[in-house]
Amino acid sequence: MLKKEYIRRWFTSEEDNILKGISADLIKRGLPQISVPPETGKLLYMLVRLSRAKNILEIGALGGYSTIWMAKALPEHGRICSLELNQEYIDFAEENVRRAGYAKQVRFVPGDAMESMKVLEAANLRFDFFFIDADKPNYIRYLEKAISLAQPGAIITADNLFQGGRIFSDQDQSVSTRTICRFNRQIASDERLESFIVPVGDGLGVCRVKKSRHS
Ligand SMILES: C[S@@+](CC[C@H](N)C(=O)[O-])C[C@H]1O[C@@H](n2cnc3c(N)ncnc32)[C@H](O)[C@@H]1O
Repeated sequence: MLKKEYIRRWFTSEEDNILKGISADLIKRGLPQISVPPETGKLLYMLVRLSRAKNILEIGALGGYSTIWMAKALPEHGRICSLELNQEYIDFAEENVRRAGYAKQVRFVPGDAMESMKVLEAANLRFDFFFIDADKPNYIRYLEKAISLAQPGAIITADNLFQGGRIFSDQDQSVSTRTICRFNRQIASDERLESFIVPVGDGLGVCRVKKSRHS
């Protein structure tokens, strides 16, 4: 049995019928099948629980699959603000989040995520947990803005840091892969962060924003 199958068999039982149904519905609607896998969803759930996050900023919602995993781990007064470019995806994600019972806790913001993040910063809003999962060429810009929007000690996570294995070879010169290579070096060496890549799914980056230079 593969590692992935073993983990799914025993450790992702929180993936209920609503979550399971999202991938089938994405196919039916002809939408891309690029939600995180269940094991990454469960890891996000665990990180939200362990960090006791209450204010999550998600960048890239698609059908709300990762949104619902994180919402499951929030306390009742916790909130998720999810940024998504495509209104058709937002309509679908809102329907899923409502069916899952989290409509009061989740708000989807339409438009370009970078522009939305500038608006959130101008409004002086701060977050204690981030999930970056949108267009790869903008990952470094999203990271910088997330650090500006972070409460001290916040967690910043980011998906697809292995790029399907392409970061391990010098052959792939696409903008996405080159940006993710730079992103990975940045989180590894940035003095404002403590970071790790968890080899789950396509590689989930987990960073903690330090409270001061040393802690
Ligand atoms: C990988 S999918 C997100 C999957 C979702 N996090 C999940 O696991 O269920 C990436 C999403 O980012 C959105 N996106 C791409 N560029 C964006 C941008 N500039 N601003 C906001 N959203 C963007 C896409 O429309 C797409 O829905």
